[in-house]
Amino acid sequence: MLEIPRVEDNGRLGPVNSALVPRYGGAPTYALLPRLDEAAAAGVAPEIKVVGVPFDAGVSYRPGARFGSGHVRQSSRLLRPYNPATDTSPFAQAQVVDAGDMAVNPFTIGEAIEAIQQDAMDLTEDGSSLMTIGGDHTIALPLLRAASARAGEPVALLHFDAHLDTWDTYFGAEYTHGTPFRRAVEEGILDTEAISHVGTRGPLYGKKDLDDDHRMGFGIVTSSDVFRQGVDEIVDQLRERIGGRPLYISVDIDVLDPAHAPGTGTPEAGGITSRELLEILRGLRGLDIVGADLVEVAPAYDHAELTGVAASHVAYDLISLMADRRATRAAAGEEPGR
Ligand SMILES: N=C(N)NCCCC(=O)O
Ligand SMILES: [Zn+2]
Ligand SMILES: [Zn+2]
Repeated sequence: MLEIPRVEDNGRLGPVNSALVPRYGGAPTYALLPRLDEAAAAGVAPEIKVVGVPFDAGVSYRPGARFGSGHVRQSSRLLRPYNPATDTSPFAQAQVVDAGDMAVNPFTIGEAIEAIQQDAMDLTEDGSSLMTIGGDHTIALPLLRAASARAGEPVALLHFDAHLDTWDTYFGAEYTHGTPFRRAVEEGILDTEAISHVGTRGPLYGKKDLDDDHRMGFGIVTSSDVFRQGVDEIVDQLRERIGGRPLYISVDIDVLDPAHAPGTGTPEAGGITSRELLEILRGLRGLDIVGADLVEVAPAYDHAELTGVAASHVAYDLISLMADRRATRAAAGEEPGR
């Protein structure tokens, strides 16, 4: 076995040292971080786990998001340890590891959902936070179940997406990528005082879609709102609504305009830019983020890793937020968890 030199900072095992080893070779873990078993062998305890969910049996249009986690990992090789946008070093503030992919049933959606929920519970047993890489948006439901179980209360939700994903059924099916957030509201796992969609746009089935969504408690910041009001104003509104609640962030990569993220299954014109999305995320610093997912990357429709690179950077800024939050809590002598 070759000895692989890694960046070590603050007692934590970081990415492969790309000043010594070509970053385009070797196994593509997320950001070239150590695998869970490598961290365990080195005797360091994981604090944030990146985990993939290769599942796309819930899609209503183009398939292929089952390959999303692999594509995001491959497109994450160029990420570096220091995040100048927030002046943070996420991999030094928290031990981040790649926990691999969940083994989910591609034929039985119900079984896959149960397995994702159980795996999410198992992976967070030690107090770790999850950064999940999908997979289609169906997977947000079991991830939210696990997040609210761990938080011990319903969680606030920030949902970045072109779509509402609060529809009821497709072909009679209740568990699909267009329905996770309606199910989550029905199950009582969301704090409906603080749930918002950001970046929505595109044609709907009817005005009732919006009425139902509003009745469930969702606030909406559309893609045009981001354009017309600007990032800072939007960030202020979102922070005000969320306050100190435990917050789950779900990012569907199709929130970005297809020019920024063509590699996805249900593209809609008129989306926000990757710069706008990253800036909104950076504005959420200090909020009590209990977990996040990044879904709907479908590499078959990608070009030149545009979508993969955007997705890997979104995950990097989400990890930066979670790592910073954990470090701030630890410094204040509070429980490091979530
Ligand atoms: N979650 C995503 N990406 N798309 C949902 C689209 C549902 C529909 O086809 O109406
Ligand atoms: Zn979605
Ligand atoms: Zn979507």
